[in-house]
Amino acid sequence: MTAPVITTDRALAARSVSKAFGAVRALDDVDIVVHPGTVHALVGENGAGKSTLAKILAGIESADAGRMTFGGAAYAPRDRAEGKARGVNMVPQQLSLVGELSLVENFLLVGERRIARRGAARRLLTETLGRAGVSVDIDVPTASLSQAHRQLGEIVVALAEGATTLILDEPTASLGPVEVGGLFAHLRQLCDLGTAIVLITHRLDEVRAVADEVTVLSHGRRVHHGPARGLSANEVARLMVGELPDPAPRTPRPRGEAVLAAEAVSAASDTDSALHDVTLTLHAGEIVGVAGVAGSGQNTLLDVLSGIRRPSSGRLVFGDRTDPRAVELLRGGVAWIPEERSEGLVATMNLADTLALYDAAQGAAEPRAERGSRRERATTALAGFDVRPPVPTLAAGGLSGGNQQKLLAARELGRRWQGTTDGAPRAVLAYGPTQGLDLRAAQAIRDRLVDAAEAGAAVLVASHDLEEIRAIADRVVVLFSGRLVADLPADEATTERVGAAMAGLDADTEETT
Ligand SMILES: Nc1ncnc2c1ncn2[C@@H]1O[C@H](COP(=O)(O)OP(=O)(O)OP(=O)(O)O)[C@@H](O)[C@H]1O
Repeated sequence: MTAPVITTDRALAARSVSKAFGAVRALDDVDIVVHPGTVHALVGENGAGKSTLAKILAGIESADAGRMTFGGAAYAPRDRAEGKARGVNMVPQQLSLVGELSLVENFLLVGERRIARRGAARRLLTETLGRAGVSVDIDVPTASLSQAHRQLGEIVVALAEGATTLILDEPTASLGPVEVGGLFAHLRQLCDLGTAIVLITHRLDEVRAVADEVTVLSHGRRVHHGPARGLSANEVARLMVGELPDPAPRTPRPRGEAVLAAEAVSAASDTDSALHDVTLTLHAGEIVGVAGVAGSGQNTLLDVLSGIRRPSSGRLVFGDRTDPRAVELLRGGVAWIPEERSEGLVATMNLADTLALYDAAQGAAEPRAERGSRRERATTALAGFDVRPPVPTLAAGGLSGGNQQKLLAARELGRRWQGTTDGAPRAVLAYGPTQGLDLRAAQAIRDRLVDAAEAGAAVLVASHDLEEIRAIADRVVVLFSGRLVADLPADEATTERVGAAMAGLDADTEETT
């Protein structure tokens, strides 16, 4: 890391900022000063107020109280366009690219610089991509790009728009280590050129790897601010979420019967690698981790296993059924946590209705004895998964990103599945189930996944975070370009072996030569 150039002349400062949403006090008298040429990490537990503060800086939300200055002069953007005009741009958690349009077309659509010609837009984007050291296809509809490439594309568009203060709201939540490394290298380059970066993240290693300064929020208040250098991972963790409980102890689980299997499956995808001849059996009581760099076919695999996508050859077997439809899998107790949480949630639907969404699809009437008020049951479920605020009438879109992720987990892992004997899911398919969660919440979800396996579910967890997979998986399989290239018991799934397989190298051959 090069020494940051800290100057105050172009600093973006917010003083005594407060913001409430109804009864929720999202920010309470918060200060932040973002200096050019530095990365300022903004951290804190889910719902602490990070995104709200970021949106106020970018002009997307307005504060109820407080004032902002930019380069010493008053800064009070009335909307996002005014923020952008001052060079302050935010890449939100939920990406805003129009899926039908390419990156070039998206850039033409939002470009505040009024770049009207496709050729000029292409050149600027290509140049920015080159500097970022990433290759993203800028001419295909962005919906056909992987989540990681859409994320990088959105950052590149903001940079090409001329952002000098770039606010990134959890940019790495869905990126793998290689992409994170590339992104950070570019962020440091931008800093050297004087760009100010606000980085919202839950990953402590990132704070230590890339940040110059850290601001910690808790319950809408600033509880710490200072240099990142010298802070230990434990100190940052403690500041963010207090003392962490130990993970639930792992008890050895016998591997049970086959629950769900892809047999010699090939399947196409518009947004991810196609699958080629993939055979994978999920057994009761077992947690299978699926590793792979972004876009290696993990989404296609989850789509096939959840019945959303029909294989072009091969078959899906669920118990005694072959090629079941998605609704049969749902009724049979297959829980599904997709990579992109917006696929599993409806922003305008309230929390109680979100939790009860599957009841109609289950097709079975609720037993009278269990028919409590939907609202009461929702309150209990929300509290059980620590969704904040646990208000059943709130719209899902009003929750912070991490709390939306908890809501999704509450619906999938916390409901009583009516098609199963004891109400527990028979299979759980989860892609990045802890993305966007603070350390405590992430651990709680991992414990829930282990609980599900202990109750007899076949659990599949796909993630770009190898440590996450290694923390809970009994077996690790690796996808590379849509092929299953490794299948290893947990104790043999070393970082070296899994990493080599993720990169398409044959680890066994490497070891013997
Ligand atoms: N549009 C909104 N309507 C109602 N409440 C909101 C809205 N936006 C934010 N909130 C509330 O404000 C609080 C702070 O939310 P914010 O999104 O800023 O948290 P965060 O620190 O970014 O969390 P996360 O890490 O989960 O993304 C939360 O309680 C959230 O529910």
